[in-house]
Amino acid sequence: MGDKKKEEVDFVVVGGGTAGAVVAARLSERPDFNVVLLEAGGCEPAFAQVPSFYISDGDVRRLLDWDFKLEPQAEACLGHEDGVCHWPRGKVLGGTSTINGMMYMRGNRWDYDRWEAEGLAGWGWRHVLPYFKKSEDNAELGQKHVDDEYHSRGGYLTVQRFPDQPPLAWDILAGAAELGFRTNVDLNGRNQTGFTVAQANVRDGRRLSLSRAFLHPARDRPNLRVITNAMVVRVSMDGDRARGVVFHRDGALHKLRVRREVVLAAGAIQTPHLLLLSGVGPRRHLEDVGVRVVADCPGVGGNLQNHISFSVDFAVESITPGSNRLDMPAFEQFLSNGTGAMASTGLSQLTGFVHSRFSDGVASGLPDLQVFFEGCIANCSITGLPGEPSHQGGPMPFRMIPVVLRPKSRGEVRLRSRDPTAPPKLTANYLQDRYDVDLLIDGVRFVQRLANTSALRQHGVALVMPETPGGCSELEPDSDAYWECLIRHRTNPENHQCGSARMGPDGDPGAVLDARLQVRGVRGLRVADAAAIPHVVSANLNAAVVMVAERAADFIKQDYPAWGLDRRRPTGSPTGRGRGSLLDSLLSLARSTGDSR
Ligand SMILES: Cc1cc2nc3c(=O)[nH]c(=O)nc-3n(C[C@H](O)[C@H](O)[C@H](O)COP(=O)(O)OP(=O)(O)OC[C@H]3O[C@@H](n4cnc5c(N)ncnc54)[C@H](O)[C@@H]3O)c2cc1C
Repeated sequence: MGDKKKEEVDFVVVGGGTAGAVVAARLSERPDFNVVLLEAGGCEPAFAQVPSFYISDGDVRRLLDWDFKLEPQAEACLGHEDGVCHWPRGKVLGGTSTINGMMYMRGNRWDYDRWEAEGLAGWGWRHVLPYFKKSEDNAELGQKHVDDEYHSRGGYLTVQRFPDQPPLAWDILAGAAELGFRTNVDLNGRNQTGFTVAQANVRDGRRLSLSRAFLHPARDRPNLRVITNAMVVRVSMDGDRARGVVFHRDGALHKLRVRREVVLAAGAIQTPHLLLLSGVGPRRHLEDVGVRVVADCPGVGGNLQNHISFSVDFAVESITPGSNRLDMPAFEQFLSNGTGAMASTGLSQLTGFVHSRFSDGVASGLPDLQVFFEGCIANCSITGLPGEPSHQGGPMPFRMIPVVLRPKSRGEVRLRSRDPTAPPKLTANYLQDRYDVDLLIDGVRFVQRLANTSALRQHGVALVMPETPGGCSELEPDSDAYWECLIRHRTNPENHQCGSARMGPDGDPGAVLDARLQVRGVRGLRVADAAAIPHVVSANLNAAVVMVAERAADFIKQDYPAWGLDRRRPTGSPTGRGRGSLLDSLLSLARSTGDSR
């Protein structure tokens, strides 16, 4: 960071995760842009590329994990240590895409059409589909499980199936077919209902984090600098204009000024956290913690959403524990050609979308439950389950996990204090809405039906009744009340947090961003990550975040066209004014030459 002049750049992107990698790479495609990406974590270690290690939720993943803790709550997470649920988030280049399950899912067209119907012009399914396609390099076009109309080749992000599936995955699909579901189909295509081995962000059998996908090809560009271990502590403001960032690195504070914009891509927890620390948020809250108010923006940190799920334990008699064990042959196979059990997430690559009795029915095309699976994964566990259960013999355990796709509970991100190193105060309010509980109970009933199909019964698949914590043991086993009690004790937050600095139309008091992702009431500040998403989509979130980031980069490129003229204009605009159309550029030229005709 040499002399003062050198410290000024066009754009600073805060956070090198899913969104930040995309935005920095796309902006630096423009040689006239000078871009710095600041990431709090370090570089991506080689082991993160091994697909079967992803769920080693113990020590391996924690090295790269912010590991946020939620506030205890009265109605959920009751059986967790101290009543506290955890949210893993990647603290590494690639962010959460470096520790996630890699599943490539986009959600339902209805999700995006709802955004548009609520006033977000330009965010309907027909508008966002080209952006999903833009980033995609689908290696399996033309195959049965890929509907070509919805996919494309040539983007930075390889999308394909893992090269290895445990046999039980195909048995589960056979069970789903017995229940009348379409199987082995594209659930990102025309129809979302059904079960399939999902495509994933994987290349040559290795995880393709967004950093590897987008930043690696851009690393030799002279106009892009990526600085790791750089923890941004606030956006520096000059009145209502974002002027740069202050970050912590190597034991010292540094300042970086921007000529154009600061782009926040620190994720659904830390983007609102940074906004609050920078004085953008609900006035009352900021005053309570002693932060000077720059913009009274009531929506910052609110509307925090996440999927909620519950793991139901099963065991399969015909598979012996240890059959998916990480052994030398598996290791050699992975190293030599990127195949085998290590190039796979076991049953986690399987998913399905179903309609509960609360949904509008199959004809609606809008499933309300997703089903995840867990087990048969080659890592250091004998059983292939995370956390290495003590189980050493007998039938092999695995899990089926119903997920509420559009939960009603909303949480929030708040400051504990104005100390930027203090973790934010996170409230999830899980299971406060009856709908979320009822849907999960219905999901438990669904997976019981799935386990009871002849395709699975023939392998000796059976429900394992869990140990009953708290007062659950007094309830009649397998009754709805019994499952509700377990759901409240063994609450399983998913990992799709979003909405905490959401977009919204003019006049919407909770809207933090306009439809071009600019922070309302502040100039030169945009959000490009999961925080911007107004409603959690009906599937895993990563692909939707990539799409949002692609759009953010395009908005910025449009706002600063490469005419060489706009450098003279004041940068950024709170409501999309000065959008950088050809007309704007010509007017700007006319003004600068004194010709106002
Ligand atoms: C265990 C797990 C499994 C998942 N599985 C899937 C899956 O299979 N499929 C799917 O679609 N989605 C999955 N997800 C969700 C998906 O990965 C996330 O929704 C997505 O990565 C979020 O992207 P983001 O850019 O918003 O945030 P992130 O990717 O989390 O990026 C934020 C980045 O900002 C950095 N940062 C934060 N604060 C600062 C600061 N102050 N200064 C500098 N840098 C900062 C962070 O270190 C991080 O690198 C999973 C998530 C988890 C945790």
